[in-house]
Amino acid sequence: MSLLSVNNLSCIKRDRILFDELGFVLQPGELLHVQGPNGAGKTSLLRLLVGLSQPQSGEICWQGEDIRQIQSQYQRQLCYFGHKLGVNLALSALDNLHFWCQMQEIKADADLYPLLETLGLVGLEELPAGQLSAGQQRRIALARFWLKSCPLWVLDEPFTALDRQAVQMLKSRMQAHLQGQGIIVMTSHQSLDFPTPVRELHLEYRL
Ligand SMILES: Nc1ncnc2c1ncn2[C@@H]1O[C@H](COP(=O)(O)OP(=O)(O)OP(=O)(O)O)[C@@H](O)[C@H]1O
Repeated sequence: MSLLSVNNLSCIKRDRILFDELGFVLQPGELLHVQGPNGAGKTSLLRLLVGLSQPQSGEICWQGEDIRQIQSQYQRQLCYFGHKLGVNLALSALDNLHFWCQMQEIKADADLYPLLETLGLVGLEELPAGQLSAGQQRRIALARFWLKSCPLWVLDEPFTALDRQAVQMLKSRMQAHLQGQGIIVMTSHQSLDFPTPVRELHLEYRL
């Protein structure tokens, strides 16, 4: 059985049909790269996939079950990185990670410093996130892909504002996830040079 299947999905925003009759199936170990021009509906699709909004028609199924029927169970299976980072700018990196783990009911390691080191945030961990750079704030949000063990990763433009080293670090992490039979749905305006095959979904800008 496929892990994630999308059937006959349609999305309308302000009377404009972004897409309709959209369908695809993802198996363990697959990466789907959603592409298209600005405004085509990529973010809208990702938000549907993680249950943050509802389609006009169609269904999204996880292991054969409609995600609307298994909401909390489904949320435990996925990790989402969207345009809104979900980082509290008044809190430090460390407090943000602890708070996020609590919210997700994840038992974080008492010592988060190895992760902070991986993310290049050592020395900055006590500063309010609002005093960090855009790329550093995004690194805090990306920590969730090290903290939460779950099969489905959904990432919206994850490489934006990251330096080359951070892009490489994230790509390695994603590659390991795929090798571990995880699945990834992501948008990126850049081409992805992954060693494993990447599936592509092109959304057109429809008038
Ligand atoms: N909450 C909303 N209310 C009304 N219209 C919206 C809303 N969210 C998105 N839209 C519209 O839906 C269209 C698709 O937006 P979306 O963010 O999905 O595009 P995108 O393909 O991700 O674009 P980009 O490459 O710029 O990130 C846009 O025209 C946008 O104006």
